[in-house]
Amino acid sequence: MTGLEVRGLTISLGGPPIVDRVDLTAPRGKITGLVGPNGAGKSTLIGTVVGLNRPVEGTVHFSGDDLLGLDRRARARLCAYVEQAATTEERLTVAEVVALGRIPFAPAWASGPDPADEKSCMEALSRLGMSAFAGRQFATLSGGEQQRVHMARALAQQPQLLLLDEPTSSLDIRGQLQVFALLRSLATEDCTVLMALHDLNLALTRCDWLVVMNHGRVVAEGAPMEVLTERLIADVYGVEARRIQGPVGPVIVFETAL
Ligand SMILES: Nc1ncnc2c1ncn2[C@@H]1O[C@H](COP(=O)(O)OP(=O)(O)OP(=O)(O)O)[C@@H](O)[C@H]1O
Repeated sequence: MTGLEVRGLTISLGGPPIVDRVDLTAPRGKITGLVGPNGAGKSTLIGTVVGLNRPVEGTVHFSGDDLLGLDRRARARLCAYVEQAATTEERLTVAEVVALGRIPFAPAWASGPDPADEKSCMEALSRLGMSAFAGRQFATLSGGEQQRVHMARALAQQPQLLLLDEPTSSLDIRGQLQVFALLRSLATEDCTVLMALHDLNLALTRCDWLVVMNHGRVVAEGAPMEVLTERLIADVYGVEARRIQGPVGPVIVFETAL
């Protein structure tokens, strides 16, 4: 079983390294959470995996393919990315935004929309509960609705690897649980999921594997219950926390900033 394998990745955006000699694994068909304080390097790392930045050194492989060596189109056929905030689609309808996810699959000679593409887009909107919004201008949607449309565009890509940068940050609690249920069903369909997230309780209870970053380095990696200890939360976040057994599972209760 392989998945995403990052080895010795160092990223600098003009100054000292922002991501420094990072090794991490996101196992295939699992949900991996990438956690760490603000500025730890999570978005920079994800952006590099999807080809937005060139690393100074290191390798990124997905199921044997050298992701950094693929051209954009080939990479987009394997891998979809849901950004933290994207504002480029403001003049498009929701359906047009989702259809952007099919561009990597369009043959150069295509003269019109392919019915199979339209089906993928409609299914993706439906999985996000956004079918009724298809004709709306993207810019008129609420933050949470826009976040769902971005996820629908990524799903329309039918990715084998899905990278998400805080995809639930604008969603209400029901929306958060629905997105995690959707990610779980994608993982069951053999999609490999890597997501940056701040909610440590969701990380503890909904992810299969966690990678913790701090100051550009990976400081822990493993099963959530083994990684997210009270000690690690104190060391990495500077927060005193208690991990308790709640009625339906473990819960982290945050007490005070140290
Ligand atoms: N283009 C850039 N030029 C210089 N520094 C940058 C650039 N982009 C990001 N940084 C810096 O790199 C560090 C890591 O940023 P990054 O956005 O990857 O962190 P993050 O872990 O995703 O944080 P957050 O949880 O706040 O989203 C930060 O200190 C940030 O200020």
